[in-house]
Amino acid sequence: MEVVITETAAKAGALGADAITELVARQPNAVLGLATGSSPLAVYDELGQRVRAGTLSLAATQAFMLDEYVGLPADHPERYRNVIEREFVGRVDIDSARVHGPDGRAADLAAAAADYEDQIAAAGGVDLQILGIGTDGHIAFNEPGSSLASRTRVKTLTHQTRADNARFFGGDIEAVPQHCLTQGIGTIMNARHIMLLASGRGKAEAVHQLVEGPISAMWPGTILQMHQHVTVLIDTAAASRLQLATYFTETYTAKPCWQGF
Ligand SMILES: N[C@@H]1[C@@H](O)[C@H](O)[C@@H](COP(=O)(O)O)O[C@@H]1O
Repeated sequence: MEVVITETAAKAGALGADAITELVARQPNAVLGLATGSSPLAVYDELGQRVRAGTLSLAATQAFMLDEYVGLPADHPERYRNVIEREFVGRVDIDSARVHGPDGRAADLAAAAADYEDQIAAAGGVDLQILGIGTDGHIAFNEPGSSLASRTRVKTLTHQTRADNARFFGGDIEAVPQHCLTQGIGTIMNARHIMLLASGRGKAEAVHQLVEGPISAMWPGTILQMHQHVTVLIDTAAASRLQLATYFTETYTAKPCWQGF
């Protein structure tokens, strides 16, 4: 696990965009994994700037979303499909049809989950997965207690996650759906490179557990310690509880330029 501590979330976002730019340069048809939430926005913003400047094209890539609320109307602005259309598709040059997500409006959610696993496998798997982390350590919508080997399925959101996400629903926790379809932890672990972003003091405990805690379903993100290629991009506030912060900074400062992402 490589941990990079930056002064600002914007700087972390630029590094995230560098990793994607580097990947797409050697593999224009790369498969990207997209997260929602505020953490990846700096990456999407930076990617948009590069596409507009003509230094990057994502037109040949495909993308798979991590998760989706169950039951939101098709045109609801907080439906993750619509969030990704707005925050990612709307900023870069990828065709909407090349972006896939789990169908949270399907009549048969279990079948939709299995179908989504098949779609990811048929695309050859995810090359680079962008991830955020919840304050309770969830990744995608895999809440504490999730099987560390899980695949895409229906989950029930915790009160904490619904309270955290209420800010996107006019502050009304009751407006936040109780259920979601989410890639499982096993699904996420199949991605070849995982890049997790977090910022702010509110994420400091989750980041501490993620990087330094024991692997446990109580902090689902901790399973990433078992992945061979993880990059954690965090600002100083999110890094404030890391015992190894100084070491991570020294390591990054001394990183050989040939090492890449
Ligand atoms: N399902 C998403 C997660 O994928 C995201 O990582 C988390 C943190 O969001 P934020 O980045 O806004 O803090 O929120 C949601 O619950």
